[in-house]
Amino acid sequence: MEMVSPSNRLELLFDDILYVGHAKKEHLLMCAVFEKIVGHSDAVLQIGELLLEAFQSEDARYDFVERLCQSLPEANLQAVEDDLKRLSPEELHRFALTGESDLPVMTLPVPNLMFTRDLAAVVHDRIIMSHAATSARTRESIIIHVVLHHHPRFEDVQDNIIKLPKGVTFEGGDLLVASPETVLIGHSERTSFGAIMAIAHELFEHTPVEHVLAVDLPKIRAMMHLDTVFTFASPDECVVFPPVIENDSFGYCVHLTASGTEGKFVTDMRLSFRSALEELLEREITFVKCGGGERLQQEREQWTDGANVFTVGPGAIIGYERNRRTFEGLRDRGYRVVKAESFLSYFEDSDYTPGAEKLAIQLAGTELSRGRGGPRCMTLPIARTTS
Ligand SMILES: NC(=[NH2+])NCCC[C@H](N)C(=O)O
Repeated sequence: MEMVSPSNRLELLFDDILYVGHAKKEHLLMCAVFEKIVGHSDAVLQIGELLLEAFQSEDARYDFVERLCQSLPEANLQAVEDDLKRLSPEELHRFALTGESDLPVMTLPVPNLMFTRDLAAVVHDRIIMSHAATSARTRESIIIHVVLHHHPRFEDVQDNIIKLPKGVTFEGGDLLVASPETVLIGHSERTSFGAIMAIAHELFEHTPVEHVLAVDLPKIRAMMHLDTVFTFASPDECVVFPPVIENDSFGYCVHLTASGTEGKFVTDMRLSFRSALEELLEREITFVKCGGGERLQQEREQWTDGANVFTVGPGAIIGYERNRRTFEGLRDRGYRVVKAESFLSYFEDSDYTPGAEKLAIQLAGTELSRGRGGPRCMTLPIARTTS
């Protein structure tokens, strides 16, 4: 992230230059909250470390270099393909993350790797790998490929990895698991309709998922994924950006179900996302408004990821503190609002019991929030249990 500059920031999908030291501290604080809530120190894995561990295998390094050379032919990395293959695990790791090495070739860094959510999506026992929509994030799709295929931790899931067909694009921030049978996918700036169909096909075939709701989003940067305008706080509460999510109109929400005939879906055009969701989940859902009741504040808080909360455990969600009105809405729903630091010091000498009360944890995140991603974007749950 230290390599994002005023001249390359747009290409790297950053609106601003972050104060990296502070961003790191904020990230560490967020991870400490996750560990406390989950209750063990192995709860949080760091993608950079997983990659370095995977690179201990020569096969992994070769696979990475070959895919990299094929995926970005314009970078002309083929010229140094053999040299790249000879780099040590540490040197290749540095090159993978920063684009720098001692070789006479340079490529862009991958500062968006902190938004691990977009690298893949886990639904039941399947892992859908991303097909990044932009060249700034293409290398991240290769990184997750290498980690999943070569890291010993993922040895047992090889047959469960879903690879999407060529030509479609998909980023994990667009997929939300609403229930064991229902998955929501944004048709966004980053995820193509072809990807939604391919994912629906795979899920219907291999998992208990029976319904996919495709949600059409404005194809704009501020709402690049579904989780920028809609996230679950609990099974019956969501934080939503009303102008987009409560905009009932024709073609905005398409319900896909399997037809029983290979290659065919039953589609059902829904005018209201809320009613489609409530019908599928068989319960009423409360929509907590990101930014409160006023349009201007809704837009301001959506821009700083007010609608992007992450549910760490039953009843415990985390979001950026600056989205004050969003937190007020959560307080009205019975959440106790507490700062991340206070949460950690309160539970310093005792265990946290999930579900004892509804907690909305505030992460200052003044630097992180300038990267256009919130706590949900910065996580990638790799296993789920239903409660
Ligand atoms: N799941 C998300 N909403 N991710 C946010 C990603 C932000 C990142 N800067 C990008 O533009 O790609």
